[in-house]
Amino acid sequence: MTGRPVVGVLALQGDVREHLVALARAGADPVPVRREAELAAVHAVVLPGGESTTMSRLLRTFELLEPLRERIASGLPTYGSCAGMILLAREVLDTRADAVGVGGLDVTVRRNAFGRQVDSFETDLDVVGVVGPPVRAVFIRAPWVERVGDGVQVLARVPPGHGAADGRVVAVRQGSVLATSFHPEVTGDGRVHELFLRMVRESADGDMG
Ligand SMILES: NC(=O)CC[C@H](N)C(=O)O
Repeated sequence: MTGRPVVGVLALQGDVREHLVALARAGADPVPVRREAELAAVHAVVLPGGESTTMSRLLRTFELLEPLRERIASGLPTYGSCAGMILLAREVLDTRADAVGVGGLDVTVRRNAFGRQVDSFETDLDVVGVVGPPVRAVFIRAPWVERVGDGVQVLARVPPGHGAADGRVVAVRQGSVLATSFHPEVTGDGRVHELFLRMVRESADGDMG
């Protein structure tokens, strides 16, 4: 792919603006997506952090659930952070029965896994595919991954020193789908978005070859 990929940010709820800014800085042409026609025009999509059960409801209201599910299943490069990871997961623990996701990632995640007392915490993570110093990871009522299927690559785990969270999987990749429990869009460190854009380019070049 030459030029800047057009990357949609699902804009029904959540920290849409932060992802639009991070994507533009990382070298994409970001666009908010609220309609099927907008989704049809993107090379890739980001599902932002926010509230996964609310986003699930809005996806149905805006008639985006099926179109998104179909495009992801047919290989649309997709990045989900936090609530976005929950929407991509095949199985979600501790959620509402009617909170349907879009699939794409063969993992089981637990919502609000870090404990109700600890709403948010930060730590430094080594993330596979991100070079340089560790990534400052901000977790806000975040999920973690409890099961990874075949074909899912673990990109990061919580380092020791965080009690029950030690060793928990918090970043994964399956094919062109990337997901993180944390929010790189809020720290100003563009390296996770850059990793995603490399995946977008690889996927586009693969399609042409
Ligand atoms: N920061 C976030 O995206 C939080 C996710 C939220 N707890 C949910 O269940 O969807």
